[in-house]
Amino acid sequence: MTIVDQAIEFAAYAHRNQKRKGTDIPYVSHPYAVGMILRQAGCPDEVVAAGLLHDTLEDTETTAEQLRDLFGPAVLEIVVGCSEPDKGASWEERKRHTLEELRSASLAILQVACADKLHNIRSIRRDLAVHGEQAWDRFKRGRDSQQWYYTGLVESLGHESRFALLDELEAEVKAVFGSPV
Ligand SMILES: Nc1nc2c(ncn2[C@@H]2O[C@H](COP(=O)(O)OP(=O)(O)O)[C@@H](OP(=O)(O)OP(=O)(O)O)[C@H]2O)c(=O)[nH]1
Repeated sequence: MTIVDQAIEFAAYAHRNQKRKGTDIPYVSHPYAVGMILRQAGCPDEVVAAGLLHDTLEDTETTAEQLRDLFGPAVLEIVVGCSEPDKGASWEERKRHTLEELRSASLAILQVACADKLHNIRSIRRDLAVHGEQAWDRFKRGRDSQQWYYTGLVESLGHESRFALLDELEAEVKAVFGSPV
């Protein structure tokens, strides 16, 4: 079994009781989509596995030790780099922290974070087409704050160099919010 196969099973079990926000869709559809985006972008197995596991530390009972033992330190480092550490902080503080951390992150972390946000913004675009502006209601902050966050993500993810997934994210952000403010 490769680490990608292992990560598929681990993520399915870890997220087994969770749904996507405001829907009945099993949560694991998101990490699976992130893994597929990374695979299609030609990323190596460790990065694809980290994409599949990227929300396990933040959103499930999974520990860092488990990830290190099963998937190795490189995968753990990427997952840690994609996790919000302080659950108690405000939305603004958490997102500002994410934007800051990404400014000095490794390419592997940038790729996983970018695939994550790319799948989320694609979901938002589809939901806006179906439900109109009330698609924002499920989130803790509305359109303006989300625009600030996604615009900041494109900037932070591109801190060092451009990569193909970032161009896709930028195009989606423009499609949802219009040109930069
Ligand atoms: N677009 C979308 N997002 C969903 C859905 N279900 C869950 N999410 C998660 O919701 C988060 C955005 O929701 P908010 O209310 O703004 O913020 P919060 O959960 O982080 O407090 C995203 O986190 P994030 O910080 O942007 O990324 P992540 O690193 O937590 O994945 C995303 O992971 C969904 O159906 N569509």
